[in-house]
Amino acid sequence: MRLKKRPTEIDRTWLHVPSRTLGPRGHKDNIARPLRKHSELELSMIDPYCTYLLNNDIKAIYVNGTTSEGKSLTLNERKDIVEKWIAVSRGRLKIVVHVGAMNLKESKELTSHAAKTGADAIATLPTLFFKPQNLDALISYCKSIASLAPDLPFYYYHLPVMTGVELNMEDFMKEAKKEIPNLVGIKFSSKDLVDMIGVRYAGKFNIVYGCDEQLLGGLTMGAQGAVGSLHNFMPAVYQRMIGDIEKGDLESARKEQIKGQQLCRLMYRYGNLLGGNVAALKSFMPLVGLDLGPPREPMRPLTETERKQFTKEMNDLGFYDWKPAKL
Ligand SMILES: CC(=O)N[C@H](C=O)[C@@H](O)[C@H](O)[C@H](O)CO
Ligand SMILES: CC(=O)C(=O)O
Repeated sequence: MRLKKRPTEIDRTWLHVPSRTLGPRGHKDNIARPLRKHSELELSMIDPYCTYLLNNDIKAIYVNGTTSEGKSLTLNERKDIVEKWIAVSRGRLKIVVHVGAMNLKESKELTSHAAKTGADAIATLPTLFFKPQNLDALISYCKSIASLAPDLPFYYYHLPVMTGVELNMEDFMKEAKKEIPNLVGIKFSSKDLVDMIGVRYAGKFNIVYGCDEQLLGGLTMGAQGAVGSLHNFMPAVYQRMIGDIEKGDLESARKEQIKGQQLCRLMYRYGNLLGGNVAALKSFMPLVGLDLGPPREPMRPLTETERKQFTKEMNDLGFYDWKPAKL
């Protein structure tokens, strides 16, 4: 089923999950990019990937973001991926397309393409080289993109650990909303929950939280949904955690959350070896039955020796006893 693409409707019926009903409805995922061994796209892998996500009650996906290695892809590759996901998911997953690029011209092209192809929402990072030094610069940049797809909900992608853009998001959202009517929310991937709760009360914004290792904190401080790498291979853990919060059982929620933290530590360690956490994530995916291939350079895949060691460490952690996903 395809929702009418009006920002307010999407905001109400799709991602905005009232705090009492936090649950799988508010659960988003992001997408590891399927690549062949030689690092070329393998679009046919999107079919089983989509089935896997649907089987695991994922409601929406974030395409061409961090985990997708969107920044390592060409414009045409990014378009091909969007088209394929829209075709394969047939409205069963909401498709949020990240259109941030190294230049505004390409971001605009990706925005028009997403709108024309039938995406459900768009999102962008800030500029990455000539970074915005103040709110006005960021607002005017976002407006140039969002105004090209005025009927699509627009999200700002706040990821200061990667972008180095640390502006205050409460002020940004408040001011930006005056200029950008289709700004409906933010993908908040910062650990600054004080800023995030400010956003929650700055307007009717949909906040999806992106720091998987502290999603529990994010949800209790005002996020209505989750979007992050780890949902790819441990969706059930996070769904149980969300269920526990709904029931008010915080001790059980914390026990699920610590699994996320343990896995992140492993991911960071292997990520350091491989040139990025995303490379480690892609090495995890075969463990849940989905081999999405190697990362693209400058990251590298695990060697055979590393893979053995890593699999042992996952076993030692008790990963399979966690029932991480419906396999
Ligand atoms: C920088 C980065 O990749 N952030 C991801 C998304 O926002 C997260 O899902 C992290 O991978 C995760 O929280 C572990 O740090
Ligand atoms: C981490 C995340 O949500 C992304 O891939 O952009």
